[in-house]
Amino acid sequence: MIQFEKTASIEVLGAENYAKLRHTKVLLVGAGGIGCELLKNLVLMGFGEVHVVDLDTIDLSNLNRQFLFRQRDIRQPKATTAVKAVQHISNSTLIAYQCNIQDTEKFPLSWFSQFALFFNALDNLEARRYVNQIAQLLHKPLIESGTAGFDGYIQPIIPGETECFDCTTKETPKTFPVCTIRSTPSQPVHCIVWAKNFLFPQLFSTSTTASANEDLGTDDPLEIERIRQETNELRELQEYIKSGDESRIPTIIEKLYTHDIEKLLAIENLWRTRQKPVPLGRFDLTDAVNPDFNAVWSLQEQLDCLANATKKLMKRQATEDQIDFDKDDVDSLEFVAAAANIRAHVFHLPIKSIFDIKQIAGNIIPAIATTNAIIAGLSSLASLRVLNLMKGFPVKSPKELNMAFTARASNIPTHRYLSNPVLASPNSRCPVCSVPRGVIKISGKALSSTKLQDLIEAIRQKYHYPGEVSVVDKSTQRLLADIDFDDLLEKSLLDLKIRSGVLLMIADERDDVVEIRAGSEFYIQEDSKNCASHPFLLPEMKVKMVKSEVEPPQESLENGLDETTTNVAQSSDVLIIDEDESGSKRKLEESELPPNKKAKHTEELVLLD
Ligand SMILES: Nc1ncnc2c1ncn2[C@@H]1O[C@H](COP(=O)(O)OP(=O)(O)OP(=O)(O)O)[C@@H](O)[C@H]1O
Ligand SMILES: [Zn+2]
Repeated sequence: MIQFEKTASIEVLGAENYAKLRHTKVLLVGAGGIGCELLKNLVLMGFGEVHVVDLDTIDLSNLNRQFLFRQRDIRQPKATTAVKAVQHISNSTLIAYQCNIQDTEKFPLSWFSQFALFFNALDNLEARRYVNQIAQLLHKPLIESGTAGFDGYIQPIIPGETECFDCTTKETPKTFPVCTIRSTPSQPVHCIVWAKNFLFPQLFSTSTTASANEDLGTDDPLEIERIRQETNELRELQEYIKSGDESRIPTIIEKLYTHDIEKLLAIENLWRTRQKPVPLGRFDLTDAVNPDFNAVWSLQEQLDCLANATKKLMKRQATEDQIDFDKDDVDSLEFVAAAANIRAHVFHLPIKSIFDIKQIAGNIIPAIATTNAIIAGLSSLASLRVLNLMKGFPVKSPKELNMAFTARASNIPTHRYLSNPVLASPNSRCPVCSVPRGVIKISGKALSSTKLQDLIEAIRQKYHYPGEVSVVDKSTQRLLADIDFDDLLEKSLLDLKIRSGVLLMIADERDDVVEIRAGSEFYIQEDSKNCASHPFLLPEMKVKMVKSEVEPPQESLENGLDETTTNVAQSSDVLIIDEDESGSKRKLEESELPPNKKAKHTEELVLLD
């Protein structure tokens, strides 16, 4: 089989390109649905070395589509198991890591530099964004991919040449106002979110924090008071759970579904236009548990299930510090499903089967093995074009490369299942790739001897920043220095926890000029070898002058902005007036702002003392 694949690869690539492929080292992030398929393709194609990173272990629910895994592999690490499973068809060097790709100690920037190409086969925005940033920093190509049901996409990303992952805004998970979840649910999903995101962590997690400034989505003082009181009372219930005393379970149920509902009913404002909930009232519990997760259970069955799941979780608390909701953890699923259904009953909402609740609570869109296989196939084929290894199809410019997406994934009506447009140019307003970025190499010794002031001074001189700049640690959103804040300038980088993996954002602070120096970003990398003669090395890169976002009013009028937009720009500099291709003005969303502006104006900034 290996010999056959080798012959096929040589046929497609030519002997010379095949030899190059045999010396190519690539990184595969994620060994789930797409990752398993992709790994199989990469070894069959003959890549010289493939490093596979996945932080997770195998669940029963993965086996229907992650064909490198078997029943006996459940609870084993995905990356190592996937590598073992393809060993017999592989001539490649395969290295597996059970680790989070965002772990900067395990995977410093220098580790990423060894690869010619990165493949993302991930399931979350955060990790995708992280690898995208690393690719931009190191100028390495990345092939991004994803699927949801029958839909899927691949996007080759060539830094500096084509759109990056963050050039377009991405949909974020749906959120609900706190008051709907806590006081006035009107759909079954509101009860599921209550059980999963509020009740479960309050009872079984030790680290829940209810912020005093949490936006509850209501101005009604009585309702705010009740929500806060309820949170405090739930801490008492957490004590019952910790005590392991099963005789307390009826008290817990009574509090949640009778007493709390009675308190809600006392806030008459809430029920002027809504149907009033009906407190649970008297109930009995039995040990009978319905095993059919596809059935819609009776109220009695829900109560028995809740009590039974609580008992099991109480026992587990004795040995597990904290239990997090996981759709594949049956105890936590039963608890959340029954708790949500009893709340739905009280609020006259439809009851759902445990199976349905698992889909909703686990944010599951059924994964389809064939879609994963198609997308992984396209991703592996695209890699040959990105690396320019296809015999007879030389890629003269990255703009000749294609992405691929299903019609539904793009929202473009077409009668074809797949579309393959060529890659777009980078978005000049992208918060990631429009910002000049580079790596500051610094010796371990210099981290403790260099003051923040020294580093800022060196950056200012090299990239021609004026006197006033702001510096933000983007990894934690900490403001380290700006025009009104110089308390930390004398501290060492070490004291400020500025070490390998930290991303610093620099912004020109002047607001009285038409042109300012563009914002820039610097990744800190400890590197004692290259910094033997200097404490640190700043990257060679150009930071251009750009139009100031806060223009003096006169200038704006001269540039043809109408009065209304100019006023908006003056009153709040979070808004930027910009021209799109048609010449019309538009307001940028916060998520589109360049990171320097975003950080300056965000309320999440933490001042260090
Ligand atoms: N930060 C990360 N570092 C390493 N691996 C990651 C990271 N984030 C996600 N992953 C891995 O990416 C893979 C994505 O695969 P997939 O979308 O098939 O999800 P899954 O967890 O296997 O399936 P499901 O979510 O349906 O149970 C998972 O195996 C997950 O563990
Ligand atoms: Zn971009």
